[in-house]
This record gives sequence, structure tokens and C-alpha cells, in this order.
Amino acid sequence: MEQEGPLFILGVFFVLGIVALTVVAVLQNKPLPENLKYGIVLDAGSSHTSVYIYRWPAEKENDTGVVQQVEECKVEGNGISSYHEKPVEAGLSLQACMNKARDIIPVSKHKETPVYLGATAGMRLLRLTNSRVADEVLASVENTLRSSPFDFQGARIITGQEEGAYGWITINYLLGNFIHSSPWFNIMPNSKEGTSGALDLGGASTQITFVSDENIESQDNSLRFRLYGKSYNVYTHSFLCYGKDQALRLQLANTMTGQNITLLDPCFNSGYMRNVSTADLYSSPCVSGLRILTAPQTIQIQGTGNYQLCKNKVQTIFNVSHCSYSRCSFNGIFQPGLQGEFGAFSAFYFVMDFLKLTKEKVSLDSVKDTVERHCSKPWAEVKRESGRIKEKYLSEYCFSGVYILSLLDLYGFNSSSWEDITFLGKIHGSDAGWTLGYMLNLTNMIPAELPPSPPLSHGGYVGLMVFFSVFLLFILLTCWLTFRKPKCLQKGII
Ligand SMILES: Nc1nc2c(ncn2[C@@H]2O[C@H](COP(=O)(O)OP(=O)(O)OP(=O)(O)O)[C@@H](O)[C@H]2O)c(=O)[nH]1
Ligand SMILES: [Ca+2]
Repeated sequence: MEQEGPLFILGVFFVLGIVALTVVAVLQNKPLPENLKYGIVLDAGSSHTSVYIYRWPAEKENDTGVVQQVEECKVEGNGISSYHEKPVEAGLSLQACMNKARDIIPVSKHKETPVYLGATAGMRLLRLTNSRVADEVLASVENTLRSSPFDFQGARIITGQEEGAYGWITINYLLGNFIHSSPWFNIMPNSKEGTSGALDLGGASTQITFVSDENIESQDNSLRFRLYGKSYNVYTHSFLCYGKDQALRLQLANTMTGQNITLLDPCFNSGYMRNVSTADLYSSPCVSGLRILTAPQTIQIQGTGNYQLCKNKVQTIFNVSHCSYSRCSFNGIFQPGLQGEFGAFSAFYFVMDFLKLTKEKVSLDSVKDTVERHCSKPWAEVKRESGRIKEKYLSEYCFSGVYILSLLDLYGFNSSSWEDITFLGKIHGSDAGWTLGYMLNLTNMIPAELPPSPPLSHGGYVGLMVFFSVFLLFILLTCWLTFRKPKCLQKGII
């Protein structure tokens, strides 16, 4: 017993020491309380404006996939370019969504929350028609945003190139492709390699963006990025006037005749009718060159619902007769061969989703069959089946389906590469679109090089500390029991 006393005390101190060490290590290294940051981006598109609110933990700013969309507020009414006759009202239209942002973002964060507005093809077209009015519309939205409690960072018309690039950055960031593509992750088995191309179909323009190994023959279509320690050679093109609304105008303008008040149109379901003012039709710079001076003031479109005739009509809006490069998509625009997987969003998704073609991979032939069947349905039946959908959207699915198939065909998608396209609405809760990429870039949240990171996560570190402490305790206990055993046996205790 005289020998056990000091040993027991020593053991107790040892155990206490290990416990204290573990507690100190865990407390000292416990993660700081999460400091959330917010950012707001307004997507002022040709057909409508959406206000996106993003949130991310400040400590993880440079990780990939940490920014989350917490809200999309759709602004009532049409896009800001539709306010060309009353520019002051463009800013007022944003007020309700900005009030919503004020409610969602904690007051303590308002002053540090950046707000960006990017306008796309609708405003590009308005600037072509009347640059002074376009400036007035921008000044009006700027006024509203400046008077919000947030940190206003600018309202501008982004270029088609930026729109393509930021859409590509958004989807690859959300899909986690940048870190997977880094050299460090590529050595891991089963890691998904490469990036996904981006296909965006808006109302007034459409973008195609993808990584290419080929020589990009026209400088305007070439982008070079260095992201998370890897370089990317990216092809991008934005076709102004080839968004789905402007493409429909082009298609109508191409078949207008001098006198006829009615226009039979195979791209609308039979039994559907719509009146179109020719002044409105020709107000777009996309079709102003096609104006027929003798056209009546109003024409009535009457649908005949014929897929094949619609396809022939849609094809008239693409020019495939000239190309001064080794390969073109259409209208003399260079495009290298398609490469890799593609994510298709905006109207590509809206239309395919309506036709129930997004959930699983469907062959190109089945997609054509589905569009053909939809086009041949009488309007009354279409309405009966999906009456709750806005009439503008519902009436245009036949045209849009045919248009999407024609556009993707000209990009070079065939029966086998069709399988590489995924139609995307949201990715992990965030909308696919250019806005997130725009904010990531302007807030410097995407580093050129891989940020240094500790070899162990906090959880891993604490786990290891606890494991080794328990292990040491176990060794100590075993030694102690082994050392005591003869004595215990001697005394007949054990
Ligand atoms: N079916 C359907 N169509 C929609 C929906 N939202 C928008 N659209 C239409 O789809 C087309 C593309 O919409 P967006 O992607 O919002 O286009 P945008 O951003 O306004 O236009 P851009 O400035 O060219 O990018 C337009 O013709 C819209 O009218 C929807 O929820 N369902
Ligand atoms: Ca858009």
C-alpha cells in the first residue's frame, strides 16, 4: 500500500492532465460563431427582373459551393427595358422586392451587403434603339437601389460575353467542378473530372459557353480563366436577337406579307389566335430591317399546329450560308466542336420541364416525338390539360420546343451528344444563371490559386485529440492494472 499511494496520485494527475489537455485543445480550437454575409444581385432580363439574395459563412469565403441562394424575388411586370416610355417607373418597379430583401437580411448586415444590378439583352437592344433612354432607365433603377439601406455597387448593362462566362462559372461552382478539377482532387479515385458547358436561353439572347481544347479562331469568343489553381480555355458566344421572344418575332417577321391580316402559323396549336400590332413587332432592332411598309396595323396569328412546317419556318431565321472560319454554328459565328457535358437552363429548362423531359435522360428522337405531339394538340386540349399556366407561356411551348431543337442542332448536338445535356433549374437550391458567378467575381470570392487549408478539419482535429487521449488513458490503465495484479492476487482481492 505504501508503494501504491504515490503511484495512484501520479496516475490521477496523469489522467487529469490528459483531460485538461483535451479540454483546452477542444475549447481553443472550437469554431468561431458563424459570421454570415449576404449579397444581392438583380438580374434585369429582357422579359423580367429577379432579385436574388445570397448568403455564405464569412470564414469559408474562398471555399467552393458555400454561397447559397436564400431568396428569389420576381419583380412584378415586365423587364426594365419595357419602361422606355416612362423610365422613372423602372426604378419604382423594384421597390417591393427590395423591401423583401430588407426583411430577410438582418438589419445589422444591411450596410455591408453589396447590391449589384446587371441588365442583359433587353437593355442591349434598347441601347441600340435609343441610348439616351437606356441611360435614363439605368439612372432610375440606380436611384431606387441607392436609396436602399444596402451597399449599392452599380447598375450596368453586362456584355453577352460576361453573361456567358458568369453562367458557366455559376453552374460549375454549384456543381463543385472547380475543386474536383484541381490537380489535388484529380489524384483521388472516382473524382468527377472536368467542367460542364453552359447553355442559357433568355428572352432576347442566348449564350453557349464551354471549355475547348481546340484553337479558338476568333478573339471575341475566347476567354481564359485561372480558378482554384487551374487554367481554363473557354469558348463563349452570345447571340443577340436569338432569345426565344426575339426569335419568335424574327420568325413572324419573315413570313409577313404585304396585305394579309391573318397569318397562318404552324408554330402555334390549332385553334389558337393572337393579335399582334405590327408597330410593336417592328419596334425591336432585331426585326426592324425586315419591316414591310404595306403591312396592316394589326395582324391575327392563327395556329395550325404542324411540327414539320414549324421547323421549316424556324430554320429561316438562321443564316448558315457563310462561314469564314474552319467551323461555324450559324450567322458566320465561329464555334469549335462541342466538348464535355452541358447544363442547359432558363428557357431551355422551362420548356423541357413543361414537356416532362428533364427528370431522366431522354433520347433526341423521343424529344422530337414529344414536341411533335405537343404541336399537333388542339389549343383547347392544351388549355384543358394545363390551364393554370400563363397563356403567353402555354401558347409558345410548340414554337419554343421546335426552336430549341433547331438551335441545339446548329450548335452541333446530335443523337449521341444530346445525352450530354442536363436541363437544370436549380442546383443545390440555387438557380442556374449568370447572377451568382457575377457576384462571386465582383466580391473576389473565387481565388486564382487554391487557398492553403489546414491538413485537418476542425472535426477531424478534435476527433484525433479525443482518440489519442482515450488511447493514452487505456495504456495507463492497463499498465496500472498489470503493475497492481500480483499485489491484488497476494491479498486475494482479485
Ligand atoms: N414557360 C415559362 N417560361 C418562362 C418562365 N419564366 C420566364 N419564361 C420565359 O422564358 C424566356 C426566357 O426567360 P428568362 O430566362 O427570364 O429571360 P430574360 O432573362 O428575361 O431574358 P434575357 O435578357 O435575354 O436573358 C422568356 O421568353 C420568358 O418569357 C416560366 O416560369 N415558365
Ligand atoms: Ca437571362
